[in-house]
Amino acid sequence: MTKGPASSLFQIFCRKRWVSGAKVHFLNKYQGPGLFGQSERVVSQFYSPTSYSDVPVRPFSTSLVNPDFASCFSSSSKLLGGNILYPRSCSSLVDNEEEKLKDISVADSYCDFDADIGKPIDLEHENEGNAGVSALAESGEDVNERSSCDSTFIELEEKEHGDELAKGEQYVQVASRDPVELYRELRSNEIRAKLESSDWTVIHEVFKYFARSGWAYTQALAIYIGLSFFPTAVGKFQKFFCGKLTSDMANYVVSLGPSHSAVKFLFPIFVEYCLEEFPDEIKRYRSMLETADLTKPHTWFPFARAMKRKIIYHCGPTNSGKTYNALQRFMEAKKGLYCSPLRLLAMEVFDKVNGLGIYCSLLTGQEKKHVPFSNHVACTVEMVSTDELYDVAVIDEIQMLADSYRGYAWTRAFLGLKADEIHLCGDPSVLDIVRKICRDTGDELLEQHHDRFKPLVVEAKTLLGDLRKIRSGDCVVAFSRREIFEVKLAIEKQTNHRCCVIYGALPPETRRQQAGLFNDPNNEYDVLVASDAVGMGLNLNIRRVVFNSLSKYNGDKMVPVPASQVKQIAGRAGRRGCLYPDGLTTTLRLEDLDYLIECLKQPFDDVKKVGLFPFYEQVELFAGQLPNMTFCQLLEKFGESCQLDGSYFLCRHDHIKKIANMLEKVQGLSLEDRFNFCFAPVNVRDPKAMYHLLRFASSYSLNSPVNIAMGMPKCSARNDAELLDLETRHQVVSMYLWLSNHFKEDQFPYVKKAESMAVDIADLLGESLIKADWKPESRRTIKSKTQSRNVLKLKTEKKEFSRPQSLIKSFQKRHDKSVRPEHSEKVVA
Ligand SMILES: Nc1ncnc2c1ncn2[C@@H]1O[C@H](COP(=O)(O)OP(=O)(O)OP(=O)(O)O)[C@@H](O)[C@H]1O
Repeated sequence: MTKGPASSLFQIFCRKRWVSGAKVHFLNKYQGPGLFGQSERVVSQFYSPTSYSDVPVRPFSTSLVNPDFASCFSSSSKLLGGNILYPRSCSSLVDNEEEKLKDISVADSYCDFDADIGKPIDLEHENEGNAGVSALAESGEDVNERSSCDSTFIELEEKEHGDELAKGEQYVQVASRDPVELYRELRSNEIRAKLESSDWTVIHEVFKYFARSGWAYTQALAIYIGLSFFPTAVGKFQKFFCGKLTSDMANYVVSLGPSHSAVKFLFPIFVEYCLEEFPDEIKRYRSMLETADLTKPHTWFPFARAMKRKIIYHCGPTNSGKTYNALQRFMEAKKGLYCSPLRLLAMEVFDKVNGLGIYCSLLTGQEKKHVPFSNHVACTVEMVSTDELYDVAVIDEIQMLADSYRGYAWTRAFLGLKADEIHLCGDPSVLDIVRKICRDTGDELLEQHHDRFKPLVVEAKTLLGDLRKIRSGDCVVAFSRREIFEVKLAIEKQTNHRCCVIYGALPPETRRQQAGLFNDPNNEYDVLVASDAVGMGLNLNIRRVVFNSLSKYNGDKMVPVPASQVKQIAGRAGRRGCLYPDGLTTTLRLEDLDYLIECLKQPFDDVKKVGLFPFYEQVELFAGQLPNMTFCQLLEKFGESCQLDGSYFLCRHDHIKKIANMLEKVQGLSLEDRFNFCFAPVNVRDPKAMYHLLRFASSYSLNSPVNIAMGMPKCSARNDAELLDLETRHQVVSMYLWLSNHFKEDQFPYVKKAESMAVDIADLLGESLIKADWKPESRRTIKSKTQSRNVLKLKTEKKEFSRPQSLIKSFQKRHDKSVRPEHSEKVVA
């Protein structure tokens, strides 16, 4: 047995005869959220030649008849002589821990009974609490007479009961028989047992229950019956079973009723049936699973495994000198690599290292700056080469291993880098998992723990909602673009400070320009208003981080900002060597203070899993198994089928699927082209940017040169709509540059033009931010405004748009109340 679920069961499959005779022991445990989604599957199984586990061990005792269910059979023809009646819904009668019913239904076509089998009774009607009555009515008895329940009737029932119990001893023997034998008996049975209509109904319900049994479909995976095929397989099995069944088997199944015990009884027979009936489906699913095997990712990099790498984990909070120390080793090395989470940070290191006289090239998705004679490279983590050999590599912000979208890039760099010495810089959240991975890879791990140079101090007084309390060197953090501009506007109106702005949608060049402006003490721009984008990368002269709020929109609703992010952002205050070495942090409003303190006190999360995503080659192999699927469907299927070890999760790829979906209509793209286009840096929520991506892909598919086909704005933005437009334009040229680096260069002949456009737009954005004094608007509002020619409609939309209360107004209100505590307490966090 080489692999988890697949290979061992394949062995079972290949040696079916022997295994069938000897019985199989399945012990599969599928763990994690979303059984068949992106979840990890831990599959353990072993082969036992003597028993099925999890499947009732023979001989059965009658106690295996679900005792909860037994009460429902008080009028069973088998036990008491009446018609069998049971409530339709049995889930509450079942051990829910083990038996998680999933909403899978057998294809109706397979549930139909032959006309002579008997009519299923109206179960809906049964559910109304008249089950007994309706069934009796069906059997032709006078309901009123029956319900009078006289003593003669009871005596008769008891007698029948006694007879039935004697017969029962016979049919319960079925439970102790070898399922293979039972299956053979079914196969060879020519005359199907004659059953009453109500018995057929029970059997029908048993199969319905089987088809919806989480336990059964999990177990079925062990014989490569996949989730999507499972209902069909059960349907066919039901048809086979009902067409061949012997009276003993029928009676036994009826006595069990729709219960977990019935499922466990039927399952081994189902296995035999599947192995014989669906060899092709099983083989196909097995191959598919094998190609979606993401277990043991460390074995994907044999060269790195052959090296004895030394891993140095620089572990500590922000501003503790982790990166500084790692970069010292990087610069000393003959050949070094620095992997950054952001283009911006790669640029900073590139500048810094070259400034110190060490030739260093720059490699990001958008730019390749080769410095002659350089042996050092600063790159973004996605651009890491696992082919090159290095003496020293640095992977910054290693806690991003656990990032739900981009974690796979850190995992790949960590596992695949061919470097003698690898420095990991990050907080302690991934220390344990790094230790575990190093045990798997056989690399030596050294831990260097760093402390903050100066403790971060929380100002307990807060700003009490008064932005006039903003001081030089403050960084106000807001979690939406709109909030950022509102705060900037409010500060500039209420005080003499001027604000720089940093947020994620700005190009790195503009962010650097804004950071430069803020860091320079010789100008009036002494306050920074920023989003969480400030948490990583830039060296800023921040005296105090002030949280404008501590909740943010997560795409669905407002949620508290995670503690790890609060720590990271607050930690930007007071960096060694900057104007303000003592870091302070506080909130705008008093009511947010407790949460801030709570976050700073919290220990770092202990990450249990790191991200993974398949390489193109793996997706290609997988696609070979499913030739008629669209790329988007392939990704979906891969997500469902892939197997992962307990230390890894499959990275979220909803954005990738969105692009894949959009590109579906573009003919002539190879699978590899589609895969690559899907990683293009585009905001999938920006329709303009998405439109340009579609256009680029369409031109590319026609083998014609891809045009930028986008004009340059003449001047800086005069309002928020124009600013948003500049942001989108920059995104489009940045995407063009990225594509030119990832596809055939000659199809992107306008790289130079795109580069100069990118620089110009970044400049215009910088200029625009300097003079920005307008109220921000959302993209949706702007879109609806530009699209609509109808003034009336515009007015209505304006009415519907409700802006959060203006900070200026709320300031005025608060100012009137003028509540001010006397002291300013400081709390050391
Ligand atoms: N030994 C040192 N000598 C001089 N300056 C140092 C030293 N160590 C760190 N610094 C400076 O302190 C600041 C913070 O260091 P560094 O960026 O390495 O911290 P970090 O722990 O990596 O923080 P973050 O995770 O926030 O990037 C930097 O400006 C760095 O240049």
